[in-house]
Amino acid sequence: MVRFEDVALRYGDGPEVLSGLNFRLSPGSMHFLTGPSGAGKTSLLKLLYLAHRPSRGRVEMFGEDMGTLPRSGLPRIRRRIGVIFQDFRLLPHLSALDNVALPLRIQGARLEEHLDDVRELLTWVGLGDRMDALPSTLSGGEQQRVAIARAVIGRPDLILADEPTGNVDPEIGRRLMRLFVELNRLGTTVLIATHDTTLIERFAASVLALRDGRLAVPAEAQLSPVAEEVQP
Ligand SMILES: Nc1ncnc2c1ncn2[C@@H]1O[C@H](COP(=O)(O)OP(=O)(O)OP(=O)(O)O)[C@@H](O)[C@H]1O
Repeated sequence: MVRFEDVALRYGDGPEVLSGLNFRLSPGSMHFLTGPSGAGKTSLLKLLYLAHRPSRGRVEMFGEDMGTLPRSGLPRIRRRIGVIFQDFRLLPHLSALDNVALPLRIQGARLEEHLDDVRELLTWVGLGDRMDALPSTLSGGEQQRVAIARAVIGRPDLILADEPTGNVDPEIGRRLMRLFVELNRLGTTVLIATHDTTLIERFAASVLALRDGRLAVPAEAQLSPVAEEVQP
C-alpha cells in the first residue's frame, strides 16, 4: 500500500535530510518509526502525507505513483490517510466535536447520522465532558486527543501519528494505543513515530529506525501483519 524506492528529501537548497529510503508498508501492518531528534521522522511523515514532494526517488501510495499524480488528485489520496502532527492543526473556531466531525463532513456524510460515533470516540479518549470546548480552551494533551479522534473517525486506510502519546498521562496513553491497535486489527495500516522505547517494547510491531536521514536497517517493513500487545 506504501512503497518508497530510493527516496530523498531536501528543504530548498539545503542538504538532504532524508536519503536512500527503501521500504514498504503492507496493508493492515503496524510500525513504529524511531530515531533521535532531527533524524527526519516528521519529514518522513510529511512525505507520506504528501505535504512534501521527494527531491529524488519514487513514492507509491495505494498502488499509485505519486510522481505522476496531479495536484487535483491530492485530496483523494489524503482522504485515505488519518494524520496526527505534533502541532495538532485543529481549526480554532470549531468545537472539539466539530473538529472531530470534520473528516466526515468532507466525505459528504450527514453529521446527524454519525453524531453518536463522534461522541463515543470523544468519550473513549477521555473528552466526554469537553466536546463543546474550543481548542484554545483545551490543554495540549486534550488538543492532542481531539486530533487523534479526528484522524481516526473516518476509518482511514493509513494512520500516521507523530508522538501521539507524548503529551498525555500513562493511562490515557494506553487507551490511545489500544485505539490504534484495534483499528489495526480491523485492517488499518498504522505508523507511529515515537522516541518512547517502552512503548515500542510493549508491542510486537516492526520498527523503522531513522538515523541521520537514513533507515538504519533497510526495511522490508511488512512484518507483523497485526500488532500484538506483548504480555509482561
Ligand atoms: N521546513 C524545514 N526547512 C529546513 N529544514 C528543515 C525543515 N524541517 C525540518 N528540517 C530539518 O530536517 C531535519 C529532520 O527534521 P525532522 O523534524 O524531520 O526530525 P525529527 O526526527 O522529526 O525530529 P524530532 O524528533 O525532534 O521531532 C533536521 O535537520 C531539521 O532541522
